[in-house]
This record gives sequence, C-alpha cells and structure tokens, in this order.
Amino acid sequence: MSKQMSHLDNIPSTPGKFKMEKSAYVHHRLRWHSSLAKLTFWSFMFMGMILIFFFRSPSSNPLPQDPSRRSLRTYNWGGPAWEKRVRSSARIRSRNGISVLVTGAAGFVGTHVSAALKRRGDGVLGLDNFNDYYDPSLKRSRQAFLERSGVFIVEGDINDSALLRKLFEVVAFTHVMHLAAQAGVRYAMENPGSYVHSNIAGFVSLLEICKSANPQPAIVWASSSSVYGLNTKVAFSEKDRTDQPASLYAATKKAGEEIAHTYNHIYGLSLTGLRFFTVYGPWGRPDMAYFFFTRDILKGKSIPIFEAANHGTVARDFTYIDDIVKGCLGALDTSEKSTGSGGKKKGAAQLRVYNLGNTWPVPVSDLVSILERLLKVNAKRKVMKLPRNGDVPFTHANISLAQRELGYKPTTDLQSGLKKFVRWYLNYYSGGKKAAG
Ligand SMILES: O=C(O)[C@H]1O[C@H](OP(=O)(O)OP(=O)(O)OC[C@H]2O[C@@H](n3ccc(=O)[nH]c3=O)[C@H](O)[C@@H]2O)[C@H](O)[C@@H](O)[C@H]1O
Repeated sequence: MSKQMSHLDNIPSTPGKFKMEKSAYVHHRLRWHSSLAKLTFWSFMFMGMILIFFFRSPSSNPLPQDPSRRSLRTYNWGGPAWEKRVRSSARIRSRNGISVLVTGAAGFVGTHVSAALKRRGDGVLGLDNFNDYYDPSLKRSRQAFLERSGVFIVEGDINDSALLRKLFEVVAFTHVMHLAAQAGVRYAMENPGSYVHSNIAGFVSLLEICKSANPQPAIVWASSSSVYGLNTKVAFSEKDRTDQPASLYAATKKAGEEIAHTYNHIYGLSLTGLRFFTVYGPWGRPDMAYFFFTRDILKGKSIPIFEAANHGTVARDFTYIDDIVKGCLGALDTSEKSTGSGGKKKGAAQLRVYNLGNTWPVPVSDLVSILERLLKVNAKRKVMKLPRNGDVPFTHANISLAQRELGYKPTTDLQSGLKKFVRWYLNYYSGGKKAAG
C-alpha cells in the first residue's frame, strides 16, 4: 500500500473530526487526495446512472413492449404448403355450409366459435397474432385444441393488409367472424395505443380488404356491452344512447360501430355487431375477474371486490360462453350477403347490432360466494371503492331483439357456468393442459 494511501486511510468519514495539529502541508495534501477520491467516486456514480438510464429507457429497448407496435413483428406465411393448409382448413364439409375467416381464433370466444363451426361442417380458417396481453401459452393450448379439430390458425396481424389480401386470394370466404381485438376495460389506461391499433386501425384494415374482395363476405364482429357506458336506463336496449363511453376500450368499440355504418353505407358490406356482456367460461381470459379471483382464492391471496358510491352494489350480466357461441352462429346464419363487388356498392346491405347478454345481473360479491362454494375455499375479500378507470357499476342486457331475430336464448345461469369453468380450470392448471377442453 502506498504512503499516500495510508494517509487517506487516516481520514475520518465524518468531516470536522480531523486532527488540527497536523502540518498545513499534510493537511493540504490530504484535502487534495480526499477531493480526488470523491471526484472519482462521483464520476463513477454518474456514469453508472447514465448506463442504467440508457439500458432501461424504453426507446433503447430492442423488443417492443408496447402492443401498439405489434405490427412491427414479422410473421411467416405463404408458400404452397401453407396455402394447402389454409385451403384445407377453410373447406366446407357439409351441405349449405359456410366458409368463415375467424380473426382472434386463439382468443377465448374465437376458440369456441371456431370449434363450433367446424363441428357442424363449416369451413374455418383462424387468424391470430398471439400477442402477450395475457399468457400466450394459454393461446397456444387453445391453438392445439383447435388443431385437433382440424382448424388451422394463421399467425398474423389484422393490420397486415398483404396477408389479408392473400387469404382472400386463396379462399373465397363467405363470412368473416371478427373477434380479434384488444380487450379489457382497465388496461386501456395503461396502453391506450393498443386499443387504437387493434380495435380501430385493425378493423379498418380488415374492412378495406373485405370491401374489395370478390365476392364480398358478410361480417359479424364483436362489439361490447361497454358501449352503454354511463347509460342508467335498464335493461340496456339497442335503442339506448351509447354516446357516453366510460373507457377508451368502450370508445373504440363504439367507434367500430360507426365505422361499420360507413362501410355498409359506402361499399354495401353486410355487417352485424354483437354487444357481448362479460363472457365467461372454460378457456377464458386470465385478465377477467372471475378467472383471477379463482386463481387468487386458491392461492390464499386477497381479492379486491369493487363497490359503487355509498356502498352500492357492482353487478354484471355475466354470460356463459356456450350461449354466446349460439348467438354468434345465429348471427352468421341470418346474415344476408354483402351487395357490393370490386369495391363498389350495388344496393342496400344489412347493418345490425344486437345485445348478447344473460338478462340476469349478479353482484360481484355473489360471484365470489359461488366461487368459494365451488372451490371449497374461503376468499380473503378486500372491499374497495370502484376505481375511476373505466369500470361501470352495472350492466343488464335486454335481449329481445336477438331473441326475435337470431333465435338467441341463453340457458346457463352463473352457478352452472362457473361450475364448468372451475372444472376446466382445475384440470387445465393441474397438468391436464392438453386434455382440457
Ligand atoms: O362486457 C363487456 O363488453 C366487457 O366485459 C368484460 O369487462 P368487465 O365486465 O369489466 O369484466 P371483468 O373485468 O371480469 O370485471 C367483472 C366485474 O368484477 C369487478 N372487478 C374487477 C376487477 C377487480 O379486481 N375487482 C372487481 O370487483 C368489475 O368491476 C366488474 O364489475 C371484459 O373484460 C371486457 O373485455 C368486455 O368484453
């Protein structure tokens, strides 16, 4: 160790305690060394902070975390083998069958609708971008489940016009079931761009291709109960106002309804929007309350139960997936043909919107009680005020229009539907991932 260093060793850590009897020279040298050490130390700290900032900065992150940039991802598609799979999956195998492009096929509703169409002999081709809004492995399991039923899911984004054009070149789809979307009411505050990207830009991109397709397909697509927003008139009817969305999610779905009107008006596309009311069931979405409540009750974690102002009840018209599937098939089967061709309208075309709910709102606290009974575990309930993040206090569907025109008739109450969900959940997460379905 050098002499100078040994001097430094004598420097007390607390200023003001230095022994004043040392010579002025020594004192000066020590002060100089002390400043040098401090300077070196702070230089390193400064450099370190810059490096940390640089590596954590989103703009320098090579992997886009923002789903609104998902279109930057490249997918492999094309080639004779790929086209053969596309054709085979979309081939109609029953008399009077239809050929349907299902967007969002690896999603919750998309999986069930695709499987149901395939079961009755319709041609079905799936399209999904497998984004990571929630655990993509669940989407992969749904894909494997559909694969076993003969449904091929093309990996790609609805914003990829070249891919969509190619799909319509390979198959003359009679229908499109458009379920690809950025879902979730609360996440819209975290990532608004992803809602615009999928629910508005993506929808327009799809409609652009559909309007130019020959023949034009009829389109059925997922709107949402959330379009009723701050509407207080119950039960929600299609005639009620939908101009007060409470979340950006709701606003993009409402925008979708207006965009549908435009494409119907200008190009003669047949368009049917379905306002789904809090759909639940096996293969569901892990971001939804019934799903993560189940997970957290089993883990012994507390679950936040929202309540409205003045301890008011928060309730949802929870609708079981099988009922929703029947509504979707009813909408496809009653769709009239689009009237345009080559991008030109030839006459008036069908434009519809329907509520698909259960007509039986259930308080969220009752949902938790049902889960407790089914799981045989008491929940750690943490009641809290409904956050101001887009949630609405209640939903309640009037379904008479869908009943009359689509033959829609929900038959599953929340207790029976959750029983089926819990059975699936326990099977799926106890290692039976392949068999679950
Ligand atoms: O009908 C729709 O169009 C929408 O339905 C669904 O939205 P929501 O009805 O809000 O479902 P979901 O999040 O399961 O919350 C259920 C209940 O639990 C309450 N809730 C929620 C979270 C929580 O921590 N605590 C709580 O009490 C919460 O206040 C609510 O009362 C879809 O996610 C959405 O994509 C869209 O399709």
